[in-house]
Amino acid sequence: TVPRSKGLRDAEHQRASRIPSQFSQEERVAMKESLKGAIQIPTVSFNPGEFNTTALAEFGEYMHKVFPTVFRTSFIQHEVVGEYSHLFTVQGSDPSLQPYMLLAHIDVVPAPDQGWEVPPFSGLERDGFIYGRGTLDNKNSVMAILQALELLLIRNYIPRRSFFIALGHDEEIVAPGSISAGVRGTWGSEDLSPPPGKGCPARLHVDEGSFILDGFIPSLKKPFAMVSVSEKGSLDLMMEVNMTPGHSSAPPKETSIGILAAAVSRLEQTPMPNMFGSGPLKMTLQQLANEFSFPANVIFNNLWLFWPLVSRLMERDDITNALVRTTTAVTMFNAGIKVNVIPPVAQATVNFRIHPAQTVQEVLKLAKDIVVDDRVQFHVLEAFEPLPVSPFDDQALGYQLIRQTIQSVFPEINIVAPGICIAQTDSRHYTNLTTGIYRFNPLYLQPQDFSGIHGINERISVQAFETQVKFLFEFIQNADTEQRPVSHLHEL
Ligand SMILES: CCCCCCCC/C=C\CCCCCCCC(=O)N[C@@H](CC(C)C)C(=O)O
Ligand SMILES: [Zn+2]
Ligand SMILES: [Zn+2]
Repeated sequence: TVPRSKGLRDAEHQRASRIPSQFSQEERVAMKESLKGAIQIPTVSFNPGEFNTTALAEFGEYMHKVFPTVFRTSFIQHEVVGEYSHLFTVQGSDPSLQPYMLLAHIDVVPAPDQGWEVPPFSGLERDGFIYGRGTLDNKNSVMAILQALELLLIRNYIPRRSFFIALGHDEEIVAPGSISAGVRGTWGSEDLSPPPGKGCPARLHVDEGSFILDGFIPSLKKPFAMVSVSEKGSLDLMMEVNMTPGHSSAPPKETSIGILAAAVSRLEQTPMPNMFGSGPLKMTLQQLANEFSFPANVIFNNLWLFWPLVSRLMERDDITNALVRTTTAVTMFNAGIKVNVIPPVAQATVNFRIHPAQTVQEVLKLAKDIVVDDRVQFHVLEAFEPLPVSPFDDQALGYQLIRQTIQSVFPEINIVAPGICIAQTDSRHYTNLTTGIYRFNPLYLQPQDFSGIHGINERISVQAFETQVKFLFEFIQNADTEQRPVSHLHEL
């Protein structure tokens, strides 16, 4: 017989202390109503320093109301940081185990009403879905983390491994030095070295930033779980052209608007180089190869030969294109003061998301080489290098805990693959604390759902939210292990 592997914990220990993730009908109704209530509080981040502070304060009170056990448990310390971020320190019974961190953010991007099937802050339930800004990005995680902890505490759970829950209030703001999450605020702004008494740096860290992906790659038969072990960098570049204003009845050959518009057009028409094969994507596809139908399975099992074809195919779709190159998005254009005045200044902002094989400086140089116009001034507003790749081998506790929890909560998912997050997350501020940074939201995501993130009709199914709570309920208990997990538990 196959020897019983210790796995994360021996079976006897598991049976003795494991709390089953079964919730009563009353608990299930209560958790979805709590999410609806959270969505109804418009915690919108507009620009640096421009938040809905009334809503953020209300949200803090709301958490106390819906999660009373969390707030009255003696081994849980709650701190408000930067006025509206929240840091929970959950003290485990075994101080020898390094803590971990669960990250989510309270703030959401604005949501104008137009295009929404229901008002974006109504939290209305329709056909099994809860609609609203923040249902996927990222109040679902805020509420699921606290809900799972509340349900565990009600069942007399006492953690062995300490952990932090950091709920930031300005994740959606790009601003130098902003407090992007409670832990940052508490543990110092830049060095992130915890002050005495705050325990060792976190051992692993789980944030938003990927999902169980369903339907993103043609010919991929089944959904798979992608755990983002890195994330792209970013460069927010403001381009500016200044000219002498004058009467529009005698205009120059080109105005500041025309010069800048031509420069922006050149940038849009000249994509950054395709970097397929020099980032985590190739590894993701190799792990998925046998999940594809013929002939894709032959192609992905022989990327040494077919990589030029695959790299071209990946360019066709906006999302998979974002995996093979640094993307260029012209997101703002401001110019002109009056219809009969030659515009003194034109400004355009470009949001680059940098592929892990490139650096901020390389992208900046490429952009200048594409614009090739000395009249265009370049101003870097904000820049982050692509993040290092977190370990995902059999010894990587964080990755294996996520994998193990996925396999127990989503038994139908048979592929868990490392990947890269095409967006930025607060986790980029924590590279000083740990190398084990993983981004995964335990939810199925289809392309049409992705368009709801920062878009219209953002929604989460009631079932998906309940499963997210279940995942965290299981993950927190799994994290109590003192052993390194065996990535492939032997079946008896
Ligand atoms: C090989 C398989 C295909 C992969 C498809 C990937 C589909 C997209 C999956 C995940 C994207 C993550 C989106 C959720 C996190 C977004 C967080 C966010 O909005 N961050 C802001 C932060 C900024 C500093 C304000 C951002 O703009 O990135
Ligand atoms: Zn987010
Ligand atoms: Zn977002």
